[in-house]
Amino acid sequence: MIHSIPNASIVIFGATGDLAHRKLFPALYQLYQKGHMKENFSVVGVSRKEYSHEQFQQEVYEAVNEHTPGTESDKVKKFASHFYYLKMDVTSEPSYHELEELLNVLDRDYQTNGNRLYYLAMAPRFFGTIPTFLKSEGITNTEGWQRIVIEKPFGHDLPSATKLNEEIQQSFNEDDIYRIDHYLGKEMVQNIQVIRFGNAIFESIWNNKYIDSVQITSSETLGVEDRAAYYEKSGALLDMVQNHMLQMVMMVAMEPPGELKPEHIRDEKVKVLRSLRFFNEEEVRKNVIRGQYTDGKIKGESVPAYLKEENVDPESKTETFVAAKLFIDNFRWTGVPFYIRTGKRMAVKSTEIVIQFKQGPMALYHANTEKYQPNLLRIHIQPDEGVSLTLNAKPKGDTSDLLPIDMTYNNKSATDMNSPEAYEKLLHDCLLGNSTYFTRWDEVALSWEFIDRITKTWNGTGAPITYYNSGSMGPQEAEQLLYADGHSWWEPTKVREEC
Ligand SMILES: NC(=O)C1=CN([C@@H]2O[C@H](COP(=O)(O)OP(=O)(O)OC[C@H]3O[C@@H](n4cnc5c(N)ncnc54)[C@H](OP(=O)(O)O)[C@@H]3O)[C@@H](O)[C@H]2O)C=CC1
Ligand SMILES: O=C1O[C@H](COP(=O)(O)O)[C@@H](O)[C@H](O)[C@H]1O
Repeated sequence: MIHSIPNASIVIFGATGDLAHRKLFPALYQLYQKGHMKENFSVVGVSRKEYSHEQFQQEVYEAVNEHTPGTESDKVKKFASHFYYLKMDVTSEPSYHELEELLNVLDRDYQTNGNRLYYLAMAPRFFGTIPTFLKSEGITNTEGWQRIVIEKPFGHDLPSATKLNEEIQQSFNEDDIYRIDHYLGKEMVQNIQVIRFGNAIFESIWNNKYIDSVQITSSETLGVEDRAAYYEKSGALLDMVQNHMLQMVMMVAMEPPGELKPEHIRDEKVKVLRSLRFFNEEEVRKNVIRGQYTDGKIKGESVPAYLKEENVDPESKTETFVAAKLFIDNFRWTGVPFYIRTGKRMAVKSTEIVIQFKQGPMALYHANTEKYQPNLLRIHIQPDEGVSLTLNAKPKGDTSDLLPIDMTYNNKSATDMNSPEAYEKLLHDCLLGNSTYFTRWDEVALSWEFIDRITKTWNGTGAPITYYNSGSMGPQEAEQLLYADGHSWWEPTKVREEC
């Protein structure tokens, strides 16, 4: 349900950066132009560059026009007039006094009742510093609500995440900490719950009696781009698996919540992580594959190997691909493998969840044909948004053969990849105080506990890194992981269309 956002001041730390320009300004604009944000809001952009308020407003105007289709110039100008700029180094205590002065004026002018949202669109090394100063310098001391949005990555392992969390919790209550995972803002990720719990036909068969296996693929065609400094240390495991991939696993595997309230839903999600099998070294070697892209072709264009990318160590062992077989050891899921894979420079940009159902008890129709397909429920997260169900039918005419058919619901055809839509939804929720689709601390802690075991094995006695050609769907070893179980990866729908 859409509600109007209360009057508030929003502070964006890192306002001259990429995230602010490509995602946050356009997302806020969408909320404004749809009427969810009225005129009583101000946005303060913070970073070290020299700007006047007017120059910053011009930047906001340009960013919104560049990243939002079909804008109206007057509307964008009016929107941008709510923006103010403060040149400040977030590590310098005195500059917080200037921030406070500016916010006090804006609180009065926009009648915000002291409601403040702080968005940390900054490098993670500042995630602890900013909340500490916000509190020590009295900025959070207003009559209104105070919320903080923390970008990813939230730490790089359990100890660092715990330390960071303790630091932030000195200044903000858990209820006011919004750890963002933009996959949770995606339309079809949120739709998983509705498809499952709003349809008796699915919920009654959503278990190990009827489901054979689950596959979750999130593939990208882009390489590391200009983010090698960050990516070399993170790799696909920390960049995608610890957060986005595990979030999708939780959404598919969770039990129905008692009520559609944030804590009910988050409680159920965290229970999935408690049942997730945490691997020992041998299990990591057996069930987790890491890969790195070599050169190849993406849509006909030659692209370099990861080791040849700018700022990448030519001997780097950083993985750009991960495939894994996960197990959820509870009543519902025992015996059902969850296969996940994600990587850069793959054949197609696509995120898809495939639920593969078991065969019926007797092969009445499919004993003598190769055309039989297991029933598949595909949840298309992106670029297409929708659901399709593969069934077997009889082809027209006098034949006893089978014809796999797809029943498809297409919510929206591909528009802009990586669109600000997810950020729009999540900013909206956060401004309303709804934390359902934000990550709670216990989720973060458990996900790190799981991931740390993999990192430890990879860094220790090791598991070999495998290689795949750019433009492929990953290394052979990832195929083997499934062949061994008599399975194979289902091609993402987009691959079928593009090949
Ligand atoms: N970009 C993206 O698509 C995504 C980004 N993220 C996360 O969002 C965060 C921001 O990423 P991104 O926008 O790409 O980063 P950028 O490097 O583009 O921007 C960083 C911002 O921080 C400012 N900054 C740096 N040091 C200071 C300082 N000491 N005091 C004040 N401001 C400072 C920079 O401005 P200046 O140099 O002028 O001070 C700039 O505005 C990161 O945590 C990233 O992991 C997450 C998902 C996607
Ligand atoms: O968080 C991240 O996500 C993007 C992929 O997001 P998507 O919405 O385009 O699927 C990924 O490219 C990036 O490396 C990672 O940091």
